[in-house]
Amino acid sequence: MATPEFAVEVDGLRMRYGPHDVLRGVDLRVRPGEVVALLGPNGAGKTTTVEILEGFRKRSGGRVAVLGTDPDRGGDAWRARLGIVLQSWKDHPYWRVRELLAHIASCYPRPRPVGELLDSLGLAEHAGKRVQQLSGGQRRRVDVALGIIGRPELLFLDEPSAGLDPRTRRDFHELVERLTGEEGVTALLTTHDMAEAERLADRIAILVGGRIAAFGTHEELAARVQAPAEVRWHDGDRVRVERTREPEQLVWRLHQAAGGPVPGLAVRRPSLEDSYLELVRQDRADQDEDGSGDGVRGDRAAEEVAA
Ligand SMILES: Nc1ncnc2c1ncn2[C@@H]1O[C@H](COP(=O)(O)OP(=O)(O)OP(=O)(O)O)[C@@H](O)[C@H]1O
Repeated sequence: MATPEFAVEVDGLRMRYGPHDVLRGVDLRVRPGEVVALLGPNGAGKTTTVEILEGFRKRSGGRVAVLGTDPDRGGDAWRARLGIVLQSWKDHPYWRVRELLAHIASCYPRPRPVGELLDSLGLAEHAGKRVQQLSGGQRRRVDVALGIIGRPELLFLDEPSAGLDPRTRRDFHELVERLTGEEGVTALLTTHDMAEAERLADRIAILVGGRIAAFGTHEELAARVQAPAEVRWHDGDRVRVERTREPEQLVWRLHQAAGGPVPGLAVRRPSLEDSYLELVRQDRADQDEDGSGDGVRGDRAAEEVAA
């Protein structure tokens, strides 16, 4: 079987719940080995999109191929190539962790060894506990273990680190980096955590108004919205702050005026959060201009930021 050019290929995806249009023509392409973060406000349709890609939800329209297969027609062999970390694992509360992992492992042709998984996710000391006895963060690690146990080629992570403490979150990020870096796993993650998206994702897609409003690297998104940088310096006893789209020019002028090093100089480039908030704001402004106020965004096409 030929390897498809894209691990995920979505064209004009539409989803309607009753009278409510949630997805209005989503276009998205994820290359093999790439990590893409899908960001968007609450209710934007991120989980809906991911569930359609996983084959759990039937779409209203559009074309979708995941590992070269339409999820509506994906069989067991196709499903075994996917890893899914859902928002929360609520099944099997009475199972003990090791038994649950061993049971799920038996469903896959080439599972990871359970002991190795328990160790790498810091679950070894909890292996004999029932799932219902675990804390929220420990249960989240079980969710992750279940998602990667079958050595997936493509991993879906829906708000993977929600509820994890900082240490566990860092361990989890390192695990995802190992999977995607060393094992070449492709990943699509939804998150509200900008630092997580910035750290893990090669490219970031912003879903708003039922479409992908922007898709690119963090730097490309920043360039697209032209969010200003913040320059701070000390002027005698005072701290001066200026926001500018041309920080190099300002710094050059400050150096010339000071005739040497500028005391307390700091330049803060726009963060992913700045870019994200600006893109969401622009989209809302477009909607207001359309006068629709219901998320319809005229005929502006989803736009991929040029590299
Ligand atoms: N089964 C359903 N029936 C009707 N409406 C639904 C259903 N599932 C989701 N929706 C609606 O579709 C919209 C998108 O929901 P979805 O959960 O996909 O958003 P999300 O971007 O994942 O949100 P969040 O960031 O809050 O998790 C919401 O308005 C939600 O109420």
